[in-house]
Amino acid sequence: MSIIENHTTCGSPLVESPKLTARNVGVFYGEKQAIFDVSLDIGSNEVIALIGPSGCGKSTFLRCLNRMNDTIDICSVTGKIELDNEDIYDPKVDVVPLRARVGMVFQKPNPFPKSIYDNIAYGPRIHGLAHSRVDLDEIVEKSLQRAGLWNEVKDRLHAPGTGLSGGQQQRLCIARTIAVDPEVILMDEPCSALDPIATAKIEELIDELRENYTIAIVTHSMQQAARVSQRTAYFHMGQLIEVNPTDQVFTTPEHSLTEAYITGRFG
Ligand SMILES: Nc1ncnc2c1ncn2[C@@H]1O[C@H](COP(=O)(O)OP(=O)(O)OP(=O)(O)O)[C@@H](O)[C@H]1O
Repeated sequence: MSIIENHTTCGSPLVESPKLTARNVGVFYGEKQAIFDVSLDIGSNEVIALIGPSGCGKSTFLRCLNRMNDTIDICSVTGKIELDNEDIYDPKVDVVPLRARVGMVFQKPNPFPKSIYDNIAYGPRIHGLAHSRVDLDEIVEKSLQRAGLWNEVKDRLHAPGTGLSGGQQQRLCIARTIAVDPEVILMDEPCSALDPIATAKIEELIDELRENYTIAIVTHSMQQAARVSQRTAYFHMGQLIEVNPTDQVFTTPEHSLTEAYITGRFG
């Protein structure tokens, strides 16, 4: 399969009232280009899955959406990305509040070496979201409730977060993201280190979170994409090949490259 020169994304990469818009985005690691001219909207309260073979640029693209790529010295981003019509790459934008508005959950659960309570309270404290201990207690409880972890940890809030199981740690990280009141949650293969039961819990949670948040999830599991997302975006060698409703992508893909991937011919 060769690279498609000047490829136009097929399907419906744009939506009517987007939360996030990416236009003609290119990403470079030094001289090497990893993302080519990607334009994609992410709608409010949708879950969009980003899929494609290893190395196709899914994580790179995801990381552009909250400027996480800024942390990689050799990485540069071209094109435009807007959150609620505001350019997130404008030099005036402070990345700290941006990353609270557009939170991220990583592949490996990465709780801070602090108590369960302090893992959640950390963000609200630095962003000044709580005016009293009562406020903070409320944020911690609400965030743990929303992440489906409250009942399991309410009696040991001062125990270390790192003492939880892998699945619980990942829900703790989701609770930590929720605690700063994000609008968008980016998830980079959030279940790849989890067993099937913990995975099922996170997937249920993603479905519930959609009510309040916009979610973009990178996943290697096509079953997971099919279960949790409403739209699926297929990437191939740094290009965005197709974006369509998830059902369609997995039953009647529009592009032959998408079809080759979902039928297991590569990747
Ligand atoms: N920090 C980095 N420095 C240099 N090149 C990088 C870096 N991160 C990613 N790349 C390159 O960018 C391209 C896209 O990588 P990326 O990790 O975004 O793909 P992916 O689709 O998420 O892959 P995977 O599914 O294996 O995680 C690859 O060629 C990769 O080698």
